[in-house]
Amino acid sequence: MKPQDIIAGKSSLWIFGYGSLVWKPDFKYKRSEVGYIRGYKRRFWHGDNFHRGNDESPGRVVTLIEDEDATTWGVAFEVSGSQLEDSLKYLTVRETVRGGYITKMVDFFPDGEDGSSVQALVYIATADNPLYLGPATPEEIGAQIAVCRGKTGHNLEYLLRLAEFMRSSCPQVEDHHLFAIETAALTVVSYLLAAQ
Ligand SMILES: N[C@@H](CCC(=O)N[C@@H](CS)C(=O)NCC(=O)O)C(=O)O
Repeated sequence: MKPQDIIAGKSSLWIFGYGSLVWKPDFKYKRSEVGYIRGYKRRFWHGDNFHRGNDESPGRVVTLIEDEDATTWGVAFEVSGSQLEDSLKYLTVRETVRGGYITKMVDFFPDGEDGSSVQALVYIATADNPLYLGPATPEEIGAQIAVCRGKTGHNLEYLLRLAEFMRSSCPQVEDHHLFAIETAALTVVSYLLAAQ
């Protein structure tokens, strides 16, 4: 969907973040809510040759994989007025042009509400994306993250800030995939530091 199609006729829009957006939205918004979406699991299966890696050593960042039994927790940001066009213009470059993500609309369930939901825009990298890396073990993913860096910073920062968000804002959620990769990456970092 093109940004102009997304905002057509809308005075406000919710944007759901589940990766770097949860800790670094970098666009102006009216309010934010921690919550979840259903039918997707978060996986470090997308490559990144700009923000957290390069062409020779692509980093690993998250995307969403369809799984009807899964939920993914993150943060939704409501943008309104001029924030609508500004945020989408910014995210088109950050997410789509540089990250290869496409946009979809999903139902977002704010935490603690009565089970009600709102429609939210989400950026997803699909398997047909040239940057898509696909499944790997937590040890393989952790080792890749431990040594990659790109124009925005180290891939390890991307991982640790997401893990920190989940522990502080979603303590009730046990994200085995995320925390296994965090453990693996920190193990590699400790070996590298010990070998110095
Ligand atoms: N679309 C996901 C993932 C977003 C994401 O991590 N995108 C990368 C692009 S490859 C990014 O913005 N990276 C910025 C950074 O690493 O600081 C989200 O909603 O948070």
